[in-house]
Amino acid sequence: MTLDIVVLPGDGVGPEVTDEAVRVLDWFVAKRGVPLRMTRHLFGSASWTAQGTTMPDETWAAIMAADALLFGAVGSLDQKQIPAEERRKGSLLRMRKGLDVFANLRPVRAWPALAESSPFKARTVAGADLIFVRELTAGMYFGTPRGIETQADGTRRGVNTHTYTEAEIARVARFALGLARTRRNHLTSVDKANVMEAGALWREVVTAIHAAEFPDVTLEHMLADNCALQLGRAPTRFDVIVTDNLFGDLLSDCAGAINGSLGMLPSAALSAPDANGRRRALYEPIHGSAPDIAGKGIANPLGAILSAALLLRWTAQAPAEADRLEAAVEAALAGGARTADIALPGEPVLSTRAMADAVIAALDAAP
Ligand SMILES: NC(=O)c1ccc[n+]([C@@H]2O[C@H](COP(=O)([O-])OP(=O)(O)OC[C@H]3O[C@@H](n4cnc5c(N)ncnc54)[C@H](O)[C@@H]3O)[C@@H](O)[C@H]2O)c1
Ligand SMILES: CC(C)[C@H](C(=O)O)[C@@H](O)C(=O)O
Ligand SMILES: [Mg+2]
Repeated sequence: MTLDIVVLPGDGVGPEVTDEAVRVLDWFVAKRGVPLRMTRHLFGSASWTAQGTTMPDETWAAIMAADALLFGAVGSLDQKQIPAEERRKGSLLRMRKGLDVFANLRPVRAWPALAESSPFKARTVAGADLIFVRELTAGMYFGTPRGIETQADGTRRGVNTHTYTEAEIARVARFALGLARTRRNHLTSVDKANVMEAGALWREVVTAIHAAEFPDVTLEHMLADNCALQLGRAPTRFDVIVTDNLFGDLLSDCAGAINGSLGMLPSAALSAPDANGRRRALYEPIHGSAPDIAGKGIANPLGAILSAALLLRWTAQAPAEADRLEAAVEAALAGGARTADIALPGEPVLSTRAMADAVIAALDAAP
């Protein structure tokens, strides 16, 4: 069965890095027979300019029907000119919620070839291999009430609500505990149980599910502020980290420093499996539209390419092909391929396209 992959390049560096991820996936279709059909669709600022809507009906229908989305980035400097209602219609949050992709995997590896690109000492990051399971469809991003309201004295108040139900915590906890079993059997659950009610409930529910269903996994609890510190101080102590939507956003960017650039980090957002065992999925690099470097052809495409590896693993269910792609990225880096964000002073720098060429050359060269 051919898998339908909806490609949403988006804004800024989104199209630049997504083009390269698609080129790499085309290699797997042509050379390894992976059954993917990729179609590009317009949304966001580009579609606002072209069609006066951030989410054409045709794009939304394709998103809801797809086997997976391959997403670039959102965020353009002129977004404020788009009415709020239209911005919401074409937003990434609407897609995440609409697809119910609650489990957001954000793997972080210290690539040996990049040890010197890290702002941390090589001996601190060597061997780091961790994965976030960020809850993606609830919490502070979606809680109500929300909005900006005018108070009795005429001044305004911004409101967001941090809320989690037991069911929302339980499903992401089960996912993370199950994932830990396939790795080094260690889960760190991160919250602010000391100050937030939703955090206290988070800790209670994770503890109960662990005790009842996954007692073989080692579970530790950690406060979110301490986790931010430990990611820089001792990243090798982590295996799987489960946390809420807002902390997961912040802490995964903290972990981006392990390799020295956000451009290296991929992600997969997954729903619960349906009756046929298939999960809806949204793959994207964790970085944004990077307006400071957009349009120059210098963005690092490896976060997008490694997101394609996650697509091979989770949607195409081709783990050997995913391993092959990750090994090709490792070989390209070991061979000295560097975009500007990960190059040391004096090292030759590749364009976005040339970095993807180096990965494809490594794929061609592998046995
Ligand atoms: N998932 C997403 O689409 C997503 C994620 C984060 C931010 N955003 C949006 O992107 C816009 C810019 O936000 P920001 O600047 O805070 O975050 P950003 O992730 O776009 O950039 C942060 C820093 O990382 C660098 N960087 C990011 N991607 C890179 C790559 N592939 N190669 C090399 N360097 C890279 C940028 O140059 C910048 O210095 C905002 O509108 C924000 O809302 C979107
Ligand atoms: C663009 C933004 C909504 C998004 C988030 O905050 O979830 C981004 O920062 C991310 O990490 O995917
Ligand atoms: Mg983020």
